[in-house]
This record gives sequence, structure tokens and C-alpha cells, in this order.
Amino acid sequence: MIKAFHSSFIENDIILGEYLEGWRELIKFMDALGTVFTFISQETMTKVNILQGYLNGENGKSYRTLLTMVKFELENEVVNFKEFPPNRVPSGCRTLLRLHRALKWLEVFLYKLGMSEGHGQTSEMCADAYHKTLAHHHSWFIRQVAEVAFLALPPLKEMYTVVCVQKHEEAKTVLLTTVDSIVKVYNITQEVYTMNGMLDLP
Ligand SMILES: CCCCCCCC/C=C\CCCCCCCC(=O)N[C@@H](COP(=O)(O)O)[C@H](O)/C=C/CCCCCCCCCCCCC
Repeated sequence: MIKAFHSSFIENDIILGEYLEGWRELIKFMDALGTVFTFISQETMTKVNILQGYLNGENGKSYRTLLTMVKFELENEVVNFKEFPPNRVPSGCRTLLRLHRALKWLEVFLYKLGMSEGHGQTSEMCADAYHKTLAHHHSWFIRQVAEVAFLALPPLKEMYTVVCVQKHEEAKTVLLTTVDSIVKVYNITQEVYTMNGMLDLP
């Protein structure tokens, strides 16, 4: 997962194929945490599949990177700035924005896990990261579902086994290295979306 996210950025752009690979690896982590996260994992996979569909489609070349996707979709008026178009596959830009917002939550959550010194409740860290980030973009109903899922998060030691480490020091290295890659990917994407006025796509 670190490898995929790390090789996804080039200068000020993101290679979409690598980015989606990073997400697929993240989904594997989430699946390893238990069936209570299936709903979130499926929602994430749906978004990944929409983007992969564009990448594999007839205009696939235009979806090779974040910048080429944005250029193509804006030039071809694929992006809807006013409403979520019913009965149409959502644009790549709108779909990636949902993953981008979730990446901020993940950055904050993994940073908290890494800096926890082996103490603290994972559910509290996760909820706190969520309230500060992704929750701002979710409806009341989704926020309630998320709160219930957080309660099912395993304790810190068990979470470490998910990232294949035993001790806090090892976990800290893995988690903070991941955060580092996520921050780079997040900042590039944020810049591109800001420049194109696309941070609030419906
Ligand atoms: C050692 C620790 C390893 C931890 C690894 C964690 C891996 C996490 C992987 C994925 C994170 C979740 C990504 C969630 C994507 C949500 C996309 C989204 O916001 N969708 C909403 C908006 O879409 P549209 O309706 O506009 O199309 C959608 O409404 C939401 C659906 C339900 C998802 C609710 C997610 C809320 C919680 C996020 C925290 C996940 C907790 C997982 C705990 C590990």
C-alpha cells in the first residue's frame, strides 16, 4: 500500500492506476478488521471501480493521471458543478473527490495511531479523526452509521497485527511512513482541485 501511494505521485501530478492500487490495498486492511466494516469497504470499492472503469474505458488515456483526467472532464463538460446527475455514472473528478476527502481522515487517524505510544482507544482516535475531517461532508444518517462502526474497532495491539507488526515502535515507523505518502498525495490533489474550483462538487 505504501509502495502504491508512494509511486503514485510525480512532481505535481498523481498516476491514477497507482492511486487506485493504494486504495485497493487499504480496503484489504479494512476487510481484515471484520465484517462490520463491509458497508464502508463496499462504498470505497464502488468509488475505486468507477475510476478504474474510466481508466479501462475508451478514453482511458485521458485518465492516466489526475491532471489529464481533470483536463479531459472539464473540456468535455463531464463534471457537473451544480447537481449530482441522476441516472449517470458520476464523473471521475466527483468520485475521486470522495476518496480524497477520506484520505484526510486516514491521514489524521494513522497519525494518531502512530503517535499513541501504544496507549489509548482506537475507536476514540478514529472518531476524533472522523469528526475533524470526513464527517463535515456526510449526512446525519451516514455519521450515525460511522459512529457505530468505530465502536467495533479492535484494540491497538490487534490493529498492529493488521499491519503485520508486534511492537509499538515498529508500528510507529510503518504508520508514519504511510502518513508521509498520504500527505504528499493529498496535497497534490488538494492543489489541483483548488485551482479548478472543484472542492465542493455535488
Ligand atoms: C493499522 C490500521 C489500518 C487501518 C486501515 C484503514 C483502511 C481504511 C480504508 C478506507 C477508509 C474508508 C473510506 C471511506 C470512503 C467514504 C467515501 C464517502 O465519503 N462516501 C460518501 C459520499 O459519497 P456520495 O454519496 O456522495 O457518492 C457516502 O455517502 C458514504 C457512505 C458510507 C461510508 C461511511 C464512511 C465513514 C467512515 C470512515 C471511517 C472508516 C472507518 C474504518 C476503520 C478502519
